[in-house]
Amino acid sequence: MTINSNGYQTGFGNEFASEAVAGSLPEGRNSPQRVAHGLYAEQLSGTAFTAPRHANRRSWLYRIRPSAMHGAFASYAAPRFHNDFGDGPVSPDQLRWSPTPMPTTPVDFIDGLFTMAGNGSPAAQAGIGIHLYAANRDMQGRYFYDADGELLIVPQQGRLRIATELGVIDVEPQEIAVIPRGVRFAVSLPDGEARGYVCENFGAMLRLPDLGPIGSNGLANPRDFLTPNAAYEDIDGSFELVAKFQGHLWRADIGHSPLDVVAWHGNYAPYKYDLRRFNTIGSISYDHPDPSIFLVLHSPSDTPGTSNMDFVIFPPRWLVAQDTFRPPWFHRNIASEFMGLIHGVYDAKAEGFAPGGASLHNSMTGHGPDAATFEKASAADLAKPDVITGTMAFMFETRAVIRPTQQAIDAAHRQRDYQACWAGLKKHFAPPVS
Ligand SMILES: O=C(O)Cc1cc(O)ccc1O
Ligand SMILES: [Fe+2]
Repeated sequence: MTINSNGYQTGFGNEFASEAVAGSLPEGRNSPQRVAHGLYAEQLSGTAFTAPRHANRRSWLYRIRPSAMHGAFASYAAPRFHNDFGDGPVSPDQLRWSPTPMPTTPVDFIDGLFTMAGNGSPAAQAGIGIHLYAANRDMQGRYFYDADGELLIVPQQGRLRIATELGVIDVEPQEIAVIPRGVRFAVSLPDGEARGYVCENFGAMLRLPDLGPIGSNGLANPRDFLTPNAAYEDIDGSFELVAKFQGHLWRADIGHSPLDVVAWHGNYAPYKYDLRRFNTIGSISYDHPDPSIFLVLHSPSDTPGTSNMDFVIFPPRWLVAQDTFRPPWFHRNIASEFMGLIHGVYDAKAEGFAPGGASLHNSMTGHGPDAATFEKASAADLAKPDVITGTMAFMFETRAVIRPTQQAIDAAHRQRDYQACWAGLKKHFAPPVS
């Protein structure tokens, strides 16, 4: 890979503009008769042409060759990365997995994706795919795009260099990257290997939540989102373009790098965000609040207040609530919850939920603190504030049931004894004797 980062522009969903070669961006129009420096103009639309202005996303790309230039697509066998979530019975069991093992043979980011679960479908434009990646090789001479959804990438171990058509994003664990639907990119691994989580969002594009009574600042602040400046490579060769289209992978020959966008402007672009910048808000009186207070980004559904997907984090924070069981409570929710741990310990699970691992608690399935956590928190001295440090857990929460794939159920690293973590909860009931 010859392409280097060219820095970032700040803000969420702004009208950005960037050129890697001065004078490449047309002035006062998008598609002049002849673009400067012999570039081609191309529009990339992420929303319907007629979407309301506040929701309308598109960018104009000024590139060396149009994106139409590549060979015919043929099926690319990728048995582990797909959207086959099944339509048969799905168990309501609580499920948990140990960290995904690192590959023992050379595997790049695309071949390293392993589909864990999901709901909805690309065809329905609703739902999500949940994938874990474990890779130890740069994408060499090949490029990928996902026509089925935008990709929310959550690194857990190892940095990623994501070279996209619109510029280069460098991310490390505790940062996230979002690649819009259709944007072509290649991933390289500066640390030699990497592991993490991917939420493939088939629904409405991720956006920042409204803040309601919180006010005009807080949670993830827009100025902390970074979108790359234009950066391009001008190379010819025998390369491969891999596409995800309607749940399956396709490949085509391409005679040049598609990362050849010299300048672009618009509001449809990849971005990164450092989760350590999240302004965490919590209870300073009593009770543990609903986890919606930890919402970073969400994909709305057609029902107000009911998301297609919420991306929620559990960052370091102070716990000060009085006369309160401070960790997450026991609960059953209409929503379904897939959780991952980037590092540290999660405050509801004393053990078993390891960094790189995952858990799934589906709609109305009971869950909550394990027995050890319950005993400890019930006896904690509430006169003292508690500080949770050195941790970052997250949740992909969806309105629809999350269906684990057969390969996730069969995986050797699934913890078949997960439910035992609640078995030690003692019966404490002692009614007054009358
Ligand atoms: O199940 C979980 O651990 C996630 C979660 C955390 C919390 O603080 C409240 C509710 C909830 O589902
Ligand atoms: Fe939960």
